[in-house]
Amino acid sequence: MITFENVTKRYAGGSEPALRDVSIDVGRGDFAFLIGTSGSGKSTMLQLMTRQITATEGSILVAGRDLRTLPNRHVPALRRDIGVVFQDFRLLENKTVYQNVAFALQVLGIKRHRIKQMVPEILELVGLDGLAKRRPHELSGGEQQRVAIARAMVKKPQILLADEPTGNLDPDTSTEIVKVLDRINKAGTTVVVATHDVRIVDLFRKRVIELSNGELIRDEQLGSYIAEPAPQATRGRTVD
Ligand SMILES: Nc1ncnc2c1ncn2[C@@H]1O[C@H](COP(=O)(O)OP(=O)(O)OP(=O)(O)O)[C@@H](O)[C@H]1O
Repeated sequence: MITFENVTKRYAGGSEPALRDVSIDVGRGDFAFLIGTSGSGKSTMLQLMTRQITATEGSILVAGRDLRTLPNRHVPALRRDIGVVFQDFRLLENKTVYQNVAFALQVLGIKRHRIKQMVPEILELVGLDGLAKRRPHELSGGEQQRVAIARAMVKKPQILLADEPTGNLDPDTSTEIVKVLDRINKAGTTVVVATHDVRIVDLFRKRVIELSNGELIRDEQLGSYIAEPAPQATRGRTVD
């Protein structure tokens, strides 16, 4: 679903590349945590996936499209296949929960009667039924993040990208939000979560893709935040 082949990204004016020769393959239905210290290249990877920026070298395939050759006029269709969630929720403050989610469908040109069917379904999926008439300032942080997830998912994208989705939330609320992402993943959506949150990575034990200074240093199934040391050869013992 998402393939990077020997991808290098150099920003104009940057002396070192933000990403260096990175190759990964995230399959349909995968759930991956993308980790690494600040500045290691996580946001750069997410922005490459949505074609907000382009690679300097290497190839990127997302949902069957080669982003190197994708014409600009096809970028909106690519982005319809990708939902994105951020740390700071980015909700429309003067709109209700319902309107925030409905707006994402209006801009896609979906008819009002379809929107009326789709919005309650998605609000139920993320556990927000009953709060449709509230505005963002009348919600907790966790509820606001659920609205952001609903807005990202209402167009039924194949991929959901989350950039530090629990960064503003307390531990219990963070767990609840990752449970929502996990549920969405189990229903078939490919999920990539860039995070510094050690606790959720260790709690959910998913695939861990780790960057350091723009280089891929680990890609491990059922990983923890800190790489476990490789088993050591037992010294001083002979094998019969
Ligand atoms: N628009 C830009 N122009 C120049 N350099 C940039 C730009 N965006 C990011 N960088 C640099 O690229 C490197 C990777 O940054 P990136 O934002 O991808 O890291 P990150 O892992 O997401 O960090 P954080 O966890 O702090 O969000 C950093 O050295 C950063 O300074």
